[in-house]
Amino acid sequence: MAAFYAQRPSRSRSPRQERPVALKKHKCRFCGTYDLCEFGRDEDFCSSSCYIGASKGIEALDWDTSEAACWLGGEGLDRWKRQLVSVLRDGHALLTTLNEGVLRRVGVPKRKAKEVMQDVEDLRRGAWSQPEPPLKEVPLVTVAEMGERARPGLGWHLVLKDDSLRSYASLCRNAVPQDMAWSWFEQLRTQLPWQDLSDSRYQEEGKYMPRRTIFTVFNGCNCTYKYSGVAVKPTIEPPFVARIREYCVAASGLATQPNCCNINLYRDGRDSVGWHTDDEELFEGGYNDICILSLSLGATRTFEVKHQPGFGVARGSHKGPAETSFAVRNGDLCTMEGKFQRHYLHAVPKEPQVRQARINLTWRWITKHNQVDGCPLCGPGNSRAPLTPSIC
Ligand SMILES: O=C(O)CCC(=O)C(=O)O
Ligand SMILES: [Fe+2]
Repeated sequence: MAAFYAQRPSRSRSPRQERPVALKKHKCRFCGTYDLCEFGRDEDFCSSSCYIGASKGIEALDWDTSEAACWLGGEGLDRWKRQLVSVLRDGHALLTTLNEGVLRRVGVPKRKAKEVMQDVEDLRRGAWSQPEPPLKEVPLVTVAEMGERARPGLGWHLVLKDDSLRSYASLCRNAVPQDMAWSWFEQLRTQLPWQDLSDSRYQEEGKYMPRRTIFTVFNGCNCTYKYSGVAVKPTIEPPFVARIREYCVAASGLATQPNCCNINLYRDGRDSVGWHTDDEELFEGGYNDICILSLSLGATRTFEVKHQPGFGVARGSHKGPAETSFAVRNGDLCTMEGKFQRHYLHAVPKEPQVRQARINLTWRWITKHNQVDGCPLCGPGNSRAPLTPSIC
C-alpha cells in the first residue's frame, strides 16, 4: 500500500481553502500534501473527496502518459519506454493490462520482466486493498430496490449485502412465469448456435469445458469474450433473445439495456462453472461498480458465492468452500452488483443427481470495447464510461 501512495502524483488543487475547520493534524493518505484533517470517519484522509478518490483503488491512479513513462523509467525500462508507453497509455492501463507477456513481447529480458511485475503487483495490491466508499459517500441503488419500485410485489430482495465491500446480490423468484420460462428454455436450447470451448490448461486434447456456451452482442459490436484461457467469438443477438432481455430488464427496473450476454447451457448436473469472477476488462468490473443480471431457465441448480482470497493470498487461489449459496430455479432473476466482481467469486458446482438441463443468461454492459478485436465501438472515452443503472 505504501508503494501505491508513494508513487501517486500530488494533486494541484488547494484543499486548505475549501476546509474551514481543522479537527486533526494528519498527512492525507490520498493527496499526501495536507497536514490538517477534518474528515472524522477515517483519520487518514483530509476530506471525503480524497477518501472517495482513494477508495476507488485502481481508478484513483490517474497518471497520464508522461507520468506512466516516468514510472517505466524508474523501473529501468528506458530502452523499451517508447514501445511500452504506446501499450500503457496511463497508470490505469499499467495497473490493469501490464503482464509479463507484454514486457517480453517488446524485448524486456525475462528476469527484468519478472522483477518489474513484482513491483506492479505491489502497486496492484495497494490499489486493491483500499476500503470501498460507503453508500452515503458514493450512492448505489441495488436492483432489489429498483425492481421493487418498478414491479412492486414481484419479490425482489437482497441475498448478499456487504456494505464494506460494496458488494450486493439481488434475487427475484419467479420473475418470469413458469410456462413462459420453460418455453424460452426450449427455444434457446434448440435454436442457439451453441459452441464447445476448450482451455488447453484444463482440458485434454479433444475435450471441452463442462458446458456449452454462446456470447451475444448488439449489432455493430465485435468484441470477443476472453476469460481464463478461452475466447468466445461474438454472435449478434437474435431477435427472440432481445425480447427475453427486454422482459427481464423491465422486471428489474434497470433503465439501460445491457449490450451483451453470456449464455451457458448446462446439459445436466455434470456440467458446471468453477470459481471465478467476471472481472474482464470489457466490463471493467474489477474497479468500477457494475451490474450483471442473470436469468435461470430449466433445472434447479445451486449458485455459490465466497470472498476473493484476501490481501497477501494469491488472487488465483480458489480453494475453500462456499460462504453463501442459494438455489437458482426456472424463471428466477438474480444479480451481482457494485464491486462484487472485485471482492467475490461465484460458481455453479457439479450436482451429479441433476438429470435435466439448465440455461443461464448473464447480461452485462460492455463499457470498454476491444481495440484488439477491431471493434468499431472502441474509441476514446468509452473506457471510463460509468455504469450507473438508474430507475425507470
Ligand atoms: O450459470 C450461472 O448461474 C452463472 C454463470 C456465470 O457465472 C457466467 O456465465 O459467468
Ligand atoms: Fe460468472
